[in-house]
Amino acid sequence: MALHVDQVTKKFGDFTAVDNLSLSIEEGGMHGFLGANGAGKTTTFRMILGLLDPTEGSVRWKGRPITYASSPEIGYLPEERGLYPKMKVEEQLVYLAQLRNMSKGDAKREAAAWLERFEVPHYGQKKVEELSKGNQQKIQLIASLLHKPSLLILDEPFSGLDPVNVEMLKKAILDFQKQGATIVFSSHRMDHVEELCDDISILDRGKVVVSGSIKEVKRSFGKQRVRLNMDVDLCSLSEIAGVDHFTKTKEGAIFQITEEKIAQILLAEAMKLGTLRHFAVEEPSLEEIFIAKVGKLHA
Ligand SMILES: Nc1ncnc2c1ncn2[C@@H]1O[C@H](COP(=O)(O)OP(=O)(O)OP(=O)(O)O)[C@@H](O)[C@H]1O
Repeated sequence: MALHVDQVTKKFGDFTAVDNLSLSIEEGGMHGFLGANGAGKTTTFRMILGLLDPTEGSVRWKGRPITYASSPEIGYLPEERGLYPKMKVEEQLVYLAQLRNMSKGDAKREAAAWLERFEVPHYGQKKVEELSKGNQQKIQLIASLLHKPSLLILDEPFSGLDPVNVEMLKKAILDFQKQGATIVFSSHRMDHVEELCDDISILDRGKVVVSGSIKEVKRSFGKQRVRLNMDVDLCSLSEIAGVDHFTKTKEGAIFQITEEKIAQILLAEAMKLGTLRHFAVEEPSLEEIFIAKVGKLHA
């Protein structure tokens, strides 16, 4: 594991923002860090980056604590605006990359290539404050990865972006992972997390309540369901052992099942009733899992 967060706690006075949190991320992995507002995601990121000291516990990147000397290896896109509003975009990108040991020439060349890729080549000479929120977010992403860090931490990277720009940034982040970077990002958009991540953690009030690969998390949550679209009454199928719940839909019905093999039994029985138009075994979405885990704990 490349990133090790080991039993980290952060207290602000009497308030525990992060509570005995452990997390391990493989080199080259993409980890989704999820949680309700105030769950402790940004506080955890700030501890990983060495911007906040943990009250207890430790963080290690490739076996060593992250310090100022690690900064060429690390990229961070903060949730709050992290750029100088009055500074010109190119000047700022080059300045930040030089702080992380990149040469001026390389930084200029890379910045121009990224601005071109994000379809804003003419923004280099504009001040950051002149850009829309979404375009500022593109610049923040460029600032976080221009110096080619091996660990990239992105706090809500897609906030304020329209769907076309979300796709553009997603692709850039995936390409950056393919080049070998280890990436951790937070998002409130479960569909983005599902699409991009290998592993996830769900944080609730400072504690990890779910973690693992998306596949494992879905399997262990259970609650697979079968969707059948047929023009006959499917009510009788709800009597099959292993069917937990039955809901009629406009096109047929959805059956909550206790284990995967029940799907095959349902299929066989359904085919005896008439013509089948659609059959699918559906896994729970991350959104459902998030609401069930975090919502239930808040109830
Ligand atoms: N410097 C601080 N002093 C006191 N409390 C703080 C401080 N920083 C964060 N907190 C509190 O710690 C908790 C966790 O905050 P944090 O910003 O880490 O949450 P988050 O999961 O990133 O939330 P969001 O999704 O809303 O960005 C919140 O209750 C917040 O008010």
